[in-house]
Amino acid sequence: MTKVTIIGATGRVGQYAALSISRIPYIREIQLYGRDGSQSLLDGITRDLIDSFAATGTASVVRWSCDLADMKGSDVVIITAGVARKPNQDRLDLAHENAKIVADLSKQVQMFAPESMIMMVTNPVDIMTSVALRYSGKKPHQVFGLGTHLDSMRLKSLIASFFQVHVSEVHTRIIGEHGESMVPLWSATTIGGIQISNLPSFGNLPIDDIMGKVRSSGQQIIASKGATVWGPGDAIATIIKTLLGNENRILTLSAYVKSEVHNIGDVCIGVPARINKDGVFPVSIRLDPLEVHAFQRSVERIRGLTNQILKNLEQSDSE
Ligand SMILES: NC(=O)c1ccc[n+]([C@@H]2O[C@H](COP(=O)([O-])OP(=O)(O)OC[C@H]3O[C@@H](n4cnc5c(N)ncnc54)[C@H](O)[C@@H]3O)[C@@H](O)[C@H]2O)c1
Ligand SMILES: O=C(O)C[C@H](O)C(=O)O
Repeated sequence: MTKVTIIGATGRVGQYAALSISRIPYIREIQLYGRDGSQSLLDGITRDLIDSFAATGTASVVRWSCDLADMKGSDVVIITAGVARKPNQDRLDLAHENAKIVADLSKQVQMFAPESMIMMVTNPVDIMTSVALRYSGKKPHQVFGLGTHLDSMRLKSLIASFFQVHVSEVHTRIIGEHGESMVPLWSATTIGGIQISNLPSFGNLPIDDIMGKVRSSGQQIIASKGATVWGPGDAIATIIKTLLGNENRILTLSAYVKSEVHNIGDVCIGVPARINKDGVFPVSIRLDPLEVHAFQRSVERIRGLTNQILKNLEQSDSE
């Protein structure tokens, strides 16, 4: 029996993630959690999902609850709860408010679902992954965040469009912060298995323009439609499928990195990680010197901000 709980299920990303996850054949139970007062909305979301299951022949069972104890027995608890940014806000502006929400929820996940893994979606996702790791007391491979997986997918799509190839022909990754200091790995980018810099048209690729689009993608979508929903929702489902299907794929997630990337780390940040039923395990990699430098800057920025947020939480815990 494979059970996934979504905390934040009445939100935009939580709702769509539930639908997308329900399409994974071996997911048997989806538990939707919403705060007290959201009973009617949760009931409506559940009924709508059941209609969708009937239309598609999906076998999953979906339940809702306002009692966190009902996450008991979950294999993974996905946290999408918290505030989302408004146009012209940075994801980091949400850190203080969301850290309190995530710290409290993470303690409860450990209380009610001690065996489960935690997948963090709430922004700023790298910092929230560290908060969840600290406050749940789980092991590093059991707590991970959506990280730069979505950014990597955005880059993949733009490269595929430039070279006019199917997205499946493009392999690429972005590591580091899910935010301004993200680092594209051109050294790890291939098209049809060929290193991108070995393609004659690589010289024409408008790298700055493309990376500008990737960095501002979330902001642009929020400004025009209020929230990013389908991109993150399907990215969440890909990761859940990889994890619970024991696929051993290597995706770029926010995970606690110790020293796997050029001895840089001691923080949760986007890195390539092997994903299987036991959890998420960063892989040891070697990068180009410029990429190492950029990753180091990104790690230092996120480590500094993470430590500040953890210190603030400790202070409010002791008050
Ligand atoms: N990492 C990513 O790539 C990514 C992508 C999209 C959204 N996000 C983040 O996910 C979060 C949710 O985004 P959204 O658009 O669904 O927002 P939303 O406002 O639509 O939903 C927020 C959800 O959080 C719940 N919530 C708020 N405060 C809570 C609390 N104190 N306790 C429990 N639940 C609480 C709400 O009830 C609601 O269900 C935001 O932080 C957003 O930035 C991250
Ligand atoms: O940009 C946001 O605030 C939402 C999310 O992190 C995204 O990149 O889509």
